[in-house]
Amino acid sequence: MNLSIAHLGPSGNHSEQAALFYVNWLTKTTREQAILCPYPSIAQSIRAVAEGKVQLAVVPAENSIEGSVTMTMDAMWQLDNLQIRLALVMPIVHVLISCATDLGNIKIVYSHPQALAQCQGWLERFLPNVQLMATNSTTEALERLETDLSAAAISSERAAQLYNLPTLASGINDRPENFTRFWVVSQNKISQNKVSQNKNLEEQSLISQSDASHTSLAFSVAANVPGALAKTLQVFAHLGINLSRIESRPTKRSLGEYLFFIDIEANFKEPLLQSALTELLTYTEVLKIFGSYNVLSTDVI
Ligand SMILES: O=C(O)C(=O)Cc1ccccc1
Repeated sequence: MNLSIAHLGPSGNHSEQAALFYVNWLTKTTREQAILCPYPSIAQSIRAVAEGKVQLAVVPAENSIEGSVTMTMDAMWQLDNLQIRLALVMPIVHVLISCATDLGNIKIVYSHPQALAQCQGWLERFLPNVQLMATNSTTEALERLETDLSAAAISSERAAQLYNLPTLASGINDRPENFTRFWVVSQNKISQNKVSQNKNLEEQSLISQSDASHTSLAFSVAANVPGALAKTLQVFAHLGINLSRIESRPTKRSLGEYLFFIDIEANFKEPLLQSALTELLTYTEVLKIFGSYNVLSTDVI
């Protein structure tokens, strides 16, 4: 049976490109076949996995310039039964697509907020007076460009070709070194990854792949306790465990209360990390472990 893989639509965007890389890699390494299922938002792609409508989702998690993709972090926290299977690191090159004859005729530029942010220097320099309009995806506005000659979209060269639209400027991201990390997300087979104080960590070890290099987790700490975050970080520092990312997000319960997302350079099954997580439980309110996984560069696929 074919695997079904959700991603942000419409067709031609970076998430679909990452999903295609994943499918190629999967077919090469396991001969498994897959079909792609576009969804209108990142959150809906992830929810489709949690609800069992598809087996996997490929979603952007973090960009080297703009940081975490908040919609992905929020959905991973809110839904209970998700696991990261693999991370894919993909270079991102933005182009300006428009049917306008020159830049001077453009009045509005559409794109995903991450793409608008990654090109803000270029936009300020070459299109300082245009309106910037956020869309769910870099490809969402492409269909209206043929009829609106004063509109442009920031998307990819692949999208321009797919929609048969002209590229007015290429490589418009402010930094040439622009990478996005995507996560391949599945259901967590043990169906519960929210670790509460009385849950056994042993149970959690089922979600680890034995050769995986990274582990991701998120936790909340009790509100208004001095040093609460410092204590959690000291657990890793004392055991010499390297963290590769830490991000905070509001809990959305009250102003000034945060969740923390952490990536760790270790496998969940390593005894040292098991000790760290056991200790971490004593300092956290809710701890969610998203599993251990490998990181693949799309250059090698
Ligand atoms: O809209 C897209 O193309 C996406 O896949 C989201 C996104 C936007 C910008 C950089 C990376 C991913």
